[in-house]
Amino acid sequence: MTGVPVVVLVGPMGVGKSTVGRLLADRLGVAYRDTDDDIVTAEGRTVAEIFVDDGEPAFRALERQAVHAALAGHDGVLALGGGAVLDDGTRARLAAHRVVYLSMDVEEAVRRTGLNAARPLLAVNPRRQWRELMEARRPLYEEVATAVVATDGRTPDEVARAVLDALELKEA
Ligand SMILES: Nc1ncnc2c1ncn2[C@@H]1O[C@H](COP(=O)(O)OP(=O)(O)OP(=O)(O)O)[C@@H](O)[C@H]1O
Ligand SMILES: O=C(O)C1=C[C@@H](O)[C@@H](O)[C@H](O)C1
Ligand SMILES: [Mg+2]
Repeated sequence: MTGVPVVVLVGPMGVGKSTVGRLLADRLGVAYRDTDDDIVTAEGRTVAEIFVDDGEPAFRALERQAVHAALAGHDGVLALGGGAVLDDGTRARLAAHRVVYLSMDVEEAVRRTGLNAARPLLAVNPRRQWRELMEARRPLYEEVATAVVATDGRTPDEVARAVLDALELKEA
């Protein structure tokens, strides 16, 4: 499949990119794709296994390639991994796309993700790690965003509706 994504979702782990992304794809009548899934499929390993076996820089290199490929080869809804915006080249590429930053506050983040071994960046002291992570990343998410949609206190359906409204997109 070629073309550009109808919308690219960015935001931290657990903010609802996959949940909302699938709802949006359904409503728009397009396919859903997730760069974390692309990496896991290509590598035959989980994200956590790649972090443990090869380290975060190796994961980021795989992620840069996966994001590049998906931005050029997918015309549905695309969700990026939570840390994809750390890469300068990825942020530059995103300038040409319709990007929605799904946001949430730290308490909501801790509630949604909890202590989850599948999320290697939150393995110890999740609340503190969340605060630090968001202080570092919020400006990067905001830099690439065409629109920011807060997810706190909203159901996934309500978030999907807010994304469509923010982008003035119509359901299929
Ligand atoms: N608006 C919402 N309100 C409450 N819970 C939500 C909402 N959106 C998603 N969730 C829940 O939060 C958890 C994480 O959601 P999801 O997997 O969609 O996030 P994600 O952004 O794709 O995470 P990751 O970056 O790890 O892929 C799931 O249990 C999901 O059901
Ligand atoms: O925020 C992050 O740095 C990450 C988010 C996930 O989507 C995965 O890409 C991985 O767990 C790293
Ligand atoms: Mg996801």
